[in-house]
Amino acid sequence: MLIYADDNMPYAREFFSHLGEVRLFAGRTVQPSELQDADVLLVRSVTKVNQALIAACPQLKFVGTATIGIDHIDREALAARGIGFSSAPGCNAQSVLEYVLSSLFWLTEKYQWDLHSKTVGVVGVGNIGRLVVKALQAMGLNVLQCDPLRAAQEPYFPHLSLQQLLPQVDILTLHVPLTRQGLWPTEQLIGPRELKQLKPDCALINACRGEVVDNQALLAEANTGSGRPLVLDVWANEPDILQALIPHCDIATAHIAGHSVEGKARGTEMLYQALCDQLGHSAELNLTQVLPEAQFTELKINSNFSLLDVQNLTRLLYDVRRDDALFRLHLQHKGFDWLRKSYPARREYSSLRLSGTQVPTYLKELGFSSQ
Ligand SMILES: NC(=O)C1=CN([C@@H]2O[C@H](COP(=O)(O)OP(=O)(O)OC[C@H]3O[C@@H](n4cnc5c(N)ncnc54)[C@H](O)[C@@H]3O)[C@@H](O)[C@H]2O)C=CC1
Ligand SMILES: O=C(O)C(=O)[C@H](O)COP(=O)(O)O
Repeated sequence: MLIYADDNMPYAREFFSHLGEVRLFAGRTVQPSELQDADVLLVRSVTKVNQALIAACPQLKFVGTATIGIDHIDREALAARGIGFSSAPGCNAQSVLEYVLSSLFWLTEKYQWDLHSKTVGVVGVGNIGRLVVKALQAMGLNVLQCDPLRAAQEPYFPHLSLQQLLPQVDILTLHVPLTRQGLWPTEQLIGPRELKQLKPDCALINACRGEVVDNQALLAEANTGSGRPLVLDVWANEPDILQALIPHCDIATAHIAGHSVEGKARGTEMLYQALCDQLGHSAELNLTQVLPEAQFTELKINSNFSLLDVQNLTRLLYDVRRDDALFRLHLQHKGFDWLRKSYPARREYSSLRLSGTQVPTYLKELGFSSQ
């Protein structure tokens, strides 16, 4: 069996070699003709699995994407050929939460906010949005939620329409999939009209998909001197992004919010399990067997630890300013995809075990583990 895997998929050989021959390919630039003898195709978000690619691979039996987003996959075309499919729901949700928290803590410091007096709007309350809501509420912030699909199914879900939510929030964070059809499409969900509905100083965080925000409208607003705090991990038309936006961003990164070591490895593991299920094999390897030891694993929390110390604690694991600095330094010469490919290791909060008799519950809600 020939298994083709994106060369940005960690541990692909470790997981899949006992099922077949693993060959690696460059996800962004691969041509369908390079994959024509594939039985299994394992991609990330940069490979468009469309009709042309599927038609070029007559033996294809399984396609997996080690990502949460599936907007790059033509699932109807796969189903029409009876090709098995799996994505990796939730694999890097914690990683995105940590990106959002680090960004919030930095904005708080930069603008000297009283974070706990802020109202945060979370749009899209699925695997990631739920973690964000839980973490912010645990820290005592006021959180408003918008998710019309959940509202339609869950009578007690505290949904506000986008129009109700936008004028009320001080920080808006987006966690929707990129969709172009259906009752609630998200392409250009935030455009000129929505930007006007927001408070002028409302911060905007986009770590879902670039096309969810009208990038030209953001630039037009920024060029008026609006000064709206901006955190952009994702951009319209990656990797050829609207570079004029970068100087207006407080944090600008190369679509790496989900790139924790655990988040990427979990994606590979989820595809491995899905392929084993399809083949009727039992899995021989799991995540804990492949993850390297973290550089530090234990920390004692004392009784005088307070909410004010959370920012310092989280910075031990991840400070988004590192990725912002790399982006501004290297984007021009090395490019968007180089930044993603050479992403430095970052471990999730759960890699640090907190000890002490009084570890506050909110730290567990953020994803830290305790003894
Ligand atoms: N920057 C990065 O590195 C990463 C980005 N992502 C992006 O984040 C997206 C969300 O991830 P998850 O939370 O895991 O997905 P999910 O599918 O668990 O949740 C998405 C939620 O958005 C809601 N939704 C859909 N349309 C909406 C609309 N018009 N308005 C409001 N809510 C709407 C859905 O009902 C669902 O609850 C992914 O689809 C992916 O595109 C995911 C991982 C990493
Ligand atoms: O899971 C997703 O969806 C993402 O956006 C990933 O975190 C980033 O995807 P890749 O481009 O690294 O596949």
